[in-house]
Amino acid sequence: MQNSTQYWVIVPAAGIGKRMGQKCPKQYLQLGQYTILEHTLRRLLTFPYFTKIVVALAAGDAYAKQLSILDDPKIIKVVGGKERADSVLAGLTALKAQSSVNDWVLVHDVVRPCVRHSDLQQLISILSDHPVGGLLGVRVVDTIKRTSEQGVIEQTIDRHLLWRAFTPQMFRFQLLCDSLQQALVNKVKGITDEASAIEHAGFQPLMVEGAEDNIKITRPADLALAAFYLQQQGIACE
Ligand SMILES: Nc1ccn([C@@H]2O[C@H](COP(=O)(O)OP(=O)(O)OP(=O)(O)O)[C@@H](O)[C@H]2O)c(=O)n1
Ligand SMILES: C[C@](O)(CO)[C@H](O)COP(=O)(O)O
Repeated sequence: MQNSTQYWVIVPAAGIGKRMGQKCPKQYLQLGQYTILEHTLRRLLTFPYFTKIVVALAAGDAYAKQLSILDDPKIIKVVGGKERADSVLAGLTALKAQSSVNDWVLVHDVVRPCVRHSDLQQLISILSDHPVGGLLGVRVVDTIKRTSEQGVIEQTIDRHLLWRAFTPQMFRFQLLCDSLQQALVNKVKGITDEASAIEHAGFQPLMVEGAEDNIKITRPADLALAAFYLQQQGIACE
């Protein structure tokens, strides 16, 4: 790792968790002793290379103030936006004065509490000299079909070059700011992750193979799966 290059983290945590369908946003659901947000931040805070961790919270979030982890001196809280890209941009704006254009920014979903330090290390090592950046992902292992709207199979797609995109997604600071801003100004559809904005701006991020258990808690069934993976990693979740 180059001494002068800093590593910043942005944790978008301003989502409402519509697909989870619970009363509170899913990042505040409990998994054992901690909420999902706390599990994720504990992982990131104990990784030694990060200068600051920016957490983007929804405007008027009443749950956050009950969690003392958000008062950690390494954490900066900002107000997120309407879409994930707005929340990430709010995080980037908060870091602008302290960062350099070629610093690295790792964006990590608050609802991926099982991320391993070995994956963070791998991502950082593989991308260290890369001009653009990249992301963690896993290979698609199922047989993939494309159907019509009516469910009629039209094609079986060759899966050998297909991946599921995970986080962290790690990019050069200024490139990520410019790409996200460009995508928002141009009202580009389908910017569900940082890599899509970078790709849309004409750059080619690198896919870095990560662990399968770095799941995103999206739907109710994912809660039990995340608890299982955390237990497998030695974190009590009863
Ligand atoms: N305006 C938004 C929307 C999403 N996010 C964050 O981006 C990640 C995206 O994961 P996702 O599963 O899409 O979260 P939600 O948007 O909360 O879920 P849903 O789409 O089911 O409402 C989450 O960490 C979420 O909190 C955010 O910071 N700001
Ligand atoms: C970045 C991301 O986690 C990629 O898997 C993203 O949050 C995905 O959002 P989605 O709408 O649930 O695909």
